[in-house]
Amino acid sequence: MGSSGQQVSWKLADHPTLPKGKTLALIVLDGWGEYKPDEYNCIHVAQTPTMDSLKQGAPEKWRLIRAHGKAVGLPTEDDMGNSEVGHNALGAGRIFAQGAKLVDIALASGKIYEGEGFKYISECFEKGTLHLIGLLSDGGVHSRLDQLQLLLKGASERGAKRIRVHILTDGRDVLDGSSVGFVETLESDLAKLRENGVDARIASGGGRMYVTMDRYENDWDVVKRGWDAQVRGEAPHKFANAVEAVKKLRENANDQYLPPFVIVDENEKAVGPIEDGDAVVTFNFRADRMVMLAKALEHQDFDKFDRIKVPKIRYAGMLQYDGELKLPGHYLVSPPEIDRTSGEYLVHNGVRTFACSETVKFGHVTFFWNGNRSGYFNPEMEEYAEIPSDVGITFNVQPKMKALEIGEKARDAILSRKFDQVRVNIPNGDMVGHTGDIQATVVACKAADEAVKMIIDAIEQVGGIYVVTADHGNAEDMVKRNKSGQPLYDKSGKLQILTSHTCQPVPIAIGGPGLAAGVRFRNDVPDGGLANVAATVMNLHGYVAPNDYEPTLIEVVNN
Ligand SMILES: O=C(O)[C@H](O)COP(=O)(O)O
Ligand SMILES: [Mn+2]
Ligand SMILES: [Mn+2]
Repeated sequence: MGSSGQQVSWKLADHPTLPKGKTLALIVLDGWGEYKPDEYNCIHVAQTPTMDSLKQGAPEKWRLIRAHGKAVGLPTEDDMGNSEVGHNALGAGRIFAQGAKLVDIALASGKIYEGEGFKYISECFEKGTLHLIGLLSDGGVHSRLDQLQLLLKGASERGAKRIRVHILTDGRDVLDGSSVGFVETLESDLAKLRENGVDARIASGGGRMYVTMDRYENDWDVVKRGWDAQVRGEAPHKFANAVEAVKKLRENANDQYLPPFVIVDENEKAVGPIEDGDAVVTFNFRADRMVMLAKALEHQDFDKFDRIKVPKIRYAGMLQYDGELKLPGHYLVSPPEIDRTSGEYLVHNGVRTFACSETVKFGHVTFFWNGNRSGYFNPEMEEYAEIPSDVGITFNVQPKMKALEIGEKARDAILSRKFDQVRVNIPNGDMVGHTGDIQATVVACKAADEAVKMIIDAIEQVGGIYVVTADHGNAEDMVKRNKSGQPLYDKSGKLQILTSHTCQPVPIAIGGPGLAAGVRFRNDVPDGGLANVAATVMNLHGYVAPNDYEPTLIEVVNN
């Protein structure tokens, strides 16, 4: 059954000319866009002979595709791409309005307040506190400040009398240092609520990469640090107000890594621990970095760390983060209904699939790829391999990450001939790009290129096909620029480093000895984007994509 309840016909039509049975490697370079070659383009600076040689195949075997804005279901063309929407589009072959947009619509129409989730939490407003936990920035990847502002206003107008906000500072989807301004804005909003008789305050905080927002269970200590501050009111740093906290803690850490802090009253008592009878909303719309906290808040038998205090609360996510686990059970906005993904079709059509990355990106090629669904479609047809990521370091310290291990795993999977599709995510350009360390990102890009070579070499050996692409830009541009592309400097003359993703297009390359003669990129889909890749891949497995998939990027011409 599809999510609409209709019977799905899983059988794909045979492609009129392309054969089945070729081993296909599907390589996603995370954070690898195309941009002008200058010293801040780490992909250009790095030695990337493999990716360079693929580019020689343009326009028939190499082209650019769109990976940001409306092409991936984001609200505007100013929205940079990200892994969730990128892998959703790659895997699902269609463009779905994504969380950011769905929340915008629900807030604008007021429907968010009529749904089951809001009703559920609002039962606590009379006697309890409403806690809002999430990423405080306008990055638009995991959350957006303007949505938090609307929610604060809407909840207080609908009876929330006591509100506590638990902030996570960003500096990863936005410039480092911007956290101070976001906290000031939030403080002035909360002051206005207080003028209107609502007891509204920031209660705790910390940097997103050190507090709460871990993903794929890489490091539970991150979530524990947040739990202690948010739920127990315990943290190594105590401040009277959050602006002061962030300014002070920034002396020794950047926005992404601020240590946890709690706001205390005159008696040094935390102003907003979570108590029995309270309501909690995690206001991030994006799933990956909220799932762990959602489990800690919702699972009775949770055993990943000692929660010490487990208050009886009503909890709702901004969205439901995992459709398969139904986590969390209550949510304010229904997530995009990403159904009938290419992975599910291919498994139904006998395509044996291997997917692999290291922990920090493992869910990207599995969970995001499969439409935010955890687990296998059919464990007899699929194998997902996770290589443990390094824990407790920033990846500029180990810029090679596990690229070669991923390459080796993929190579072995290809050479085993047990799989028809071997799919990987190579994280380096993105994870090291987010640190803002240009030299390390150059090393990262080289390592990613070497991993691609290992996989392509294995494909050569088995007579297979490769598709190499990326989910969005990052490493190709490491500085903030003005409209004409010149790097920007701050007031003190310091170059403004861009730790975030970009709006640049990404490459896609096809090749390998198994690629049938005459296959090339069409030139009549100039606006092609990530969502066009699924139909392309189905063709290369010998099938025609379902009618409602975005069109294939390839054609077969008679030589
Ligand atoms: O979560 C993150 O690390 C960043 O906000 C976005 O990066 P990703 O979309 O590449 O995961
Ligand atoms: Mn990504
Ligand atoms: Mn990223």
